[in-house]
Amino acid sequence: MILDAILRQVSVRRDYGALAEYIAPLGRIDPGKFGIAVAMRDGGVISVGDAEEPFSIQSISKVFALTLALGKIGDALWERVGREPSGNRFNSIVQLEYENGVPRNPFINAGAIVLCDVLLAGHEPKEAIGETLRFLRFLSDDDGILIDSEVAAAEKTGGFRNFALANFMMACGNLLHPPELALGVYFHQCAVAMSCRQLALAGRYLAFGGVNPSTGRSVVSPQCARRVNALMLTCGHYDGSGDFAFSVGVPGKSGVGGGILAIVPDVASVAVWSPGLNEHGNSKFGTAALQTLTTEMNWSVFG
Ligand SMILES: NC(=O)CC[C@H](N)C(=O)O
Repeated sequence: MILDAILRQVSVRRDYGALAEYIAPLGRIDPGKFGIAVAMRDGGVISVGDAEEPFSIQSISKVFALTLALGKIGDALWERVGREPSGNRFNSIVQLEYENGVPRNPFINAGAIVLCDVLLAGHEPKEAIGETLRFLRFLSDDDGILIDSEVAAAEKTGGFRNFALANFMMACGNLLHPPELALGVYFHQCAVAMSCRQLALAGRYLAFGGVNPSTGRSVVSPQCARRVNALMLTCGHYDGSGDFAFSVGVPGKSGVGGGILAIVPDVASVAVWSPGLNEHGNSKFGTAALQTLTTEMNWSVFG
């Protein structure tokens, strides 16, 4: 089977890439970990490797935060966040000043901090975090999904760039709550721990037109799912997004924990985890594994 071949391919390699050491607990993960899970329409999940082991989903959480924020304020979101690739690193500060505190897209850190500010409306920070966690548990049909409090604490201690981004956006009037509250939500959502299996299940509504294929129930409108996929394709891998579209050919969202959620429209939701990152902060072996999978299965959205 193709997943076994992928596992064999990566298990002989040692050029893992770099761990995200700026978040201390992520710097201590075994770089040899590798898992991949494919969730199909019928609810079946095929997986190999460390696919049951929870890892820090980090920026993959931005996909779910975007879905929730669109559900709350709809198109008004686009007055506060753009929809263009940034061409910069995920935590870049320079572009934000040129563009008056309006982040390029919802998947860079600044954009996701705005999403958290939206999710805070009418809520205490704890409730906003709880809402995201409940959404993930509902999507995966798994109440075992938790936040890794050590990772959340490390994000806060070392989050100087994120504080800078949030403070600057506050100065521009693009945050409606104190920066530390929006960041509290942001750090906790990045620190959610999920396995490849849980993540692949959670992504199914994006693969199947906004519907959870197991229950037949609508999660979001088909238009919302289509738009989230479009942003994943164009912006989901920061300034490596063009290369991901070129080599893998499906919408995807990476996180510095080494995970990638990839959506094959009408076919499957795929999650892969390998903690070593390439120069753009995206999982090195995760990208290679997805490239093999989409090529062998003929799953590229580009035909
Ligand atoms: N790309 C990522 O996964 C970055 C998320 C990380 N929590 C940060 O704020 O830097």
